[in-house]
Amino acid sequence: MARKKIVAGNWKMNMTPSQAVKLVEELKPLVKSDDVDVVYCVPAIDIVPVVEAVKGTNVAVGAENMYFEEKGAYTGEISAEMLVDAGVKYVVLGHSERRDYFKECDCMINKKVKKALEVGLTPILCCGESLEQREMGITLDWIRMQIKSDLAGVTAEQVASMVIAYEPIWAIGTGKTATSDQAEEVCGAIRACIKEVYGEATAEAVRIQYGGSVNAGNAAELFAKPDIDGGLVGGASLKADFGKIVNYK
Ligand SMILES: O=C[C@H](O)COP(=O)(O)O
Repeated sequence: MARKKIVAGNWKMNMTPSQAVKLVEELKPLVKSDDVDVVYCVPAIDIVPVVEAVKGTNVAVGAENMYFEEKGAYTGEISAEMLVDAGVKYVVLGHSERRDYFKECDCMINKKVKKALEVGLTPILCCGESLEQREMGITLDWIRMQIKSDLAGVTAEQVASMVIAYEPIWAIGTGKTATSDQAEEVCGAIRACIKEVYGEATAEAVRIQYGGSVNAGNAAELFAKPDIDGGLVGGASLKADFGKIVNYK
């Protein structure tokens, strides 16, 4: 069965609650699609108003982070249970900004992935190499290692339900997109790695996005590649262009 494309906006630390609702209203007529799953991954404070604002549309809401414990003395953190109760369906985990600025290691990301799956959230698990790693020729080995560590102990059925986002760090927010061939090479390698560990059915089911300077001009070429099932979009998800990315055909 053909995989349905999924285009998710990662708003990062942008949009106050009132700006968020205004953006949702502006994008409403532009992001309608029967062929593509559309997700807005929004800052924690925007979740409640955005869940309300997308009611009755084709858009699902995602969080940009969560903690793996259920509750307790973890000042500033938000649990997976809280997200579910608020109407969230997806959660971005392992984004390079969290790995880099907030020192999240594979071990923590693995715990978050397992917790998200346990409560019925769909993780959008990010992986990607630095420019230095690409230039050293170790991109594929690095990605395989990240995927295997972040998914340790996750079942084949759970992996099949997930989204994996390949995001080369050098392409994030730089305007420097990976070529469609570079992106396809790594997304294909991720699928091959999933096949090796979890089997063919899981590899065929899991959706793999590309992220890194996706825009209205390059989405069609990227999403046409056989192993690229959509995009995780940063900057361009905050403007009308996001509608063009969703309706890239
Ligand atoms: O999660 C999204 C990515 O980090 C890509 O961001 P960008 O589209 O602004 O390059």
